[in-house]
Amino acid sequence: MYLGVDCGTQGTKVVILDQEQGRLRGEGYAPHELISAANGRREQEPCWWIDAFRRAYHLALEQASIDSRTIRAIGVSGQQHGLVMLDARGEVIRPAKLWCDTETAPQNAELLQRLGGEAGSMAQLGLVLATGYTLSKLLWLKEHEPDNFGRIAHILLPHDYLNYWLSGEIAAEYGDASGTGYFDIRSRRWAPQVLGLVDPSGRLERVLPPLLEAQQAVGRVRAEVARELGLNDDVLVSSGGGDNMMGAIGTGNIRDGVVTLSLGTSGTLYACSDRVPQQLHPQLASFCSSSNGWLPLICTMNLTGAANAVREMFGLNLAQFNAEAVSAPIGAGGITMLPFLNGERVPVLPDATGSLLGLNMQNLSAANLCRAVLEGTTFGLRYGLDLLRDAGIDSREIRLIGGGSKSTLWRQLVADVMNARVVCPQIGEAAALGGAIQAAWCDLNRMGQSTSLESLCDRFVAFDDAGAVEPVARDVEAYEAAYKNYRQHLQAMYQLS
Ligand SMILES: Nc1ncnc2c1ncn2[C@@H]1O[C@H](COP(=O)(O)OP(=O)(O)O)[C@@H](O)[C@H]1O
Ligand SMILES: O=C(CO)[C@@H](O)[C@H](O)COP(=O)(O)O
Repeated sequence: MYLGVDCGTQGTKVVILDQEQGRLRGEGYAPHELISAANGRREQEPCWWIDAFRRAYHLALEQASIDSRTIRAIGVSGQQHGLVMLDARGEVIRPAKLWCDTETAPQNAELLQRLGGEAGSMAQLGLVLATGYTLSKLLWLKEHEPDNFGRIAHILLPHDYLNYWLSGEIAAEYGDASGTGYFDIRSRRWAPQVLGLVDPSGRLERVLPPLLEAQQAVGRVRAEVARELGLNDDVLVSSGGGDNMMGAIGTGNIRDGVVTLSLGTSGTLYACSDRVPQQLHPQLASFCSSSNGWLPLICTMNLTGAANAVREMFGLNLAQFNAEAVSAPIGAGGITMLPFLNGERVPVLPDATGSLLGLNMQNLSAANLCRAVLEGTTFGLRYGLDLLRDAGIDSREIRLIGGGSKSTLWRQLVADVMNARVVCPQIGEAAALGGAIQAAWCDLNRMGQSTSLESLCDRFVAFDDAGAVEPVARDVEAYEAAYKNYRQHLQAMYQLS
């Protein structure tokens, strides 16, 4: 048995994969809180992730009804970019600033300038620094909390922190490290000179964790963890990775020519590549994958979070919200929502706020607003998909994952707005499944059974063909008109053509 863990923004999921039977035996979920402020602050206490992991683990174990000592390895996936700071005793210094923290937008702008703008950033890192990446959080800390900054002895990403709690080992791996902004995606090495732009003393270079390859293990579970979770003490903790990197594994996106779209707290779109991406649009992030390749990606910060905000404003549950949105016409009666409730990464609008446009006495209804938020957030992803398409990536079929993919309406909306066939994996928790597959990869190779990641993905990743959604020509046209309105509003308000 292999345990896959995905520490997302809204909650942690755990899956138990039965390698012999080729199926999931149990799944568990526990939510997280979020520290959020109007100035863009988005933080979480790392101990909340551990508590959620514990609860989700016990739920999964109960459902699986297995002996926990049959679990051989654990693979952890985590929300990218978050900054976890440990002191010299290995204690967490303060809450982690997250991928969606836009309070740090001024520090990102400052660092981009110090790097020499987009061209300088591309030259030093192989990607363009964006608000949300880890680097700007370090400068923010130095400026706002110098005492805490002075106490930093280790800097980790969320999944590295879970690995540390599980194994006691401090390490990072290429996939998630590539989203820090202090890592060169081409050489797969830290970029210490970039950290020097935050603190020229060279101190930050010394607090970087060592880097692992995707198939390497961080170590074994700590004795205390093994006792608490009822595990054998030789259970391996694989390198893990960022949730998008692990979502790629969990959707079989480890070969050129596959596109995955995730409707989570963030919206992401990515396609793996076995070559260093060349001359991509600056908004396409050339992250590394956790399958020893690259994973050009676009990310929008406002997705299910924005949909939940509208839903909660009307006091609706998910089923009621979906029913309202379904009852409204395509184009939401002429209402366009620019859903930048928390700034935005793609398009690059970290300081933007949300807008509702085209309201009149006839169209102002709960149903139209519910639809407008689904359309507006999906149009943001279409903006990103066009960048991927311009880079020559074939996206006639999209593998759809994330909480929003459970909505029939949203699946069809994605198919129609992107004019692509949409397929959903049979195992919906793709990032957690990716973690379990990576754990199996690492463990089977430890046992001398040379096993490729490809063969494991072929075995465990399957799609629900009966549930595939095709674009409907008439609706594609209607959404195209609504998307045109969205682009015109973007142009008028932000001069974005
Ligand atoms: N049936 C559904 N219809 C619409 N949205 C849904 C449905 N089920 C879940 N969601 C959305 O998915 C969100 C959680 O997505 P998830 O991918 O788990 O987020 P994260 O990984 O960022 O924590 C929920 O808050 C909710 O908005
Ligand atoms: O910042 C990014 C990708 O660059 C986000 O995709 C985070 O990794 C958060 O993921 P979810 O919580 O939406 O799964």
